[in-house]
Amino acid sequence: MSNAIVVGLTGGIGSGKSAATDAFAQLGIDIIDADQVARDVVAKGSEGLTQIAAHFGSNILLASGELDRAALREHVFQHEDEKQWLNNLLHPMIRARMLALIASSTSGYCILSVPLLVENNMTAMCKRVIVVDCPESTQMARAMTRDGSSKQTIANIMASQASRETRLAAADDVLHNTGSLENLHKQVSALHQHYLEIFCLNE
Ligand SMILES: CC(C)(COP(=O)(O)OP(=O)(O)OC[C@H]1O[C@@H](n2cnc3c(N)ncnc32)[C@H](O)[C@@H]1O)[C@@H](O)C(=O)NCCC(=O)NCCS
Ligand SMILES: Nc1ncnc2c1ncn2[C@@H]1O[C@H](COP(=O)(O)OP(=O)(O)OP(=O)(O)O)[C@@H](O)[C@H]1O
Repeated sequence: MSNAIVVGLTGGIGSGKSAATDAFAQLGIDIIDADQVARDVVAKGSEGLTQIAAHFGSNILLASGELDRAALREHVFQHEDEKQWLNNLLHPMIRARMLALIASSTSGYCILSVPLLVENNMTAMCKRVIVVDCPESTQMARAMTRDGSSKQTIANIMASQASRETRLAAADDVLHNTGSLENLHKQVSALHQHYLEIFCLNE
């Protein structure tokens, strides 16, 4: 088991988790990103992708043989039982790979970025929990611009995640992502200094 100090980071879809983790990465902190790990476990040739193709049919694959993520997103967030099936398949795989990545982290502390950190009871493994927060209307606007998904699909994704209130109740630290990206970076730098102090780390 690793001695890494784990700082959990979460936030709803489009809240700015990646923007925040980019800022921590620039400060030399190792980032373990559940969304990235979720892509790795369904890479071409993986056990995860084989099972998905067997369950949903080969129509869920692109001509290249890779997963058609947009098609799967539209499908699972319209069909609750299919989303549950996918979660049951992928979440144990994602969790195992994240634990291995934590064990190999070499920075003073590492950031574990997980959209469903609160929902999946992963806060217990974290020394601190950061919530990236903004109003739901801002999440919706950012997610729609970025993903090109329908408003209904984004609304379904948001409905399948913890409410803003529930997530904030689990926070030790909050990054308020309502201003500019520069402002977010300033908040991250201040939090990083705070962590170096409370975790007794030398830079
Ligand atoms: C359905 C998939 C293929 C859609 O892929 P796509 O590239 O469009 O989205 P991406 O993976 O980048 O996720 C975007 C955001 O959607 C939200 N989201 C994704 N999966 C879920 C889920 N199962 N439940 C709730 N929200 C989710 C998160 O906020 C995430 O940051 C993909 O999200 C997936 O495989 N999801 C199941 C695995 C999972 O739960 N991932 C979340 C991290 S644990
Ligand atoms: N403060 C900000 N000002 C302007 N745009 C921002 C800000 N924060 C994030 N964005 C933009 O909003 C979009 C969503 O941000 P980001 O990808 O960081 O969110 P996320 O929480 O990682 O989302 P997801 O859960 O969907 O993976 C991105 O296109 C990003 O560039």
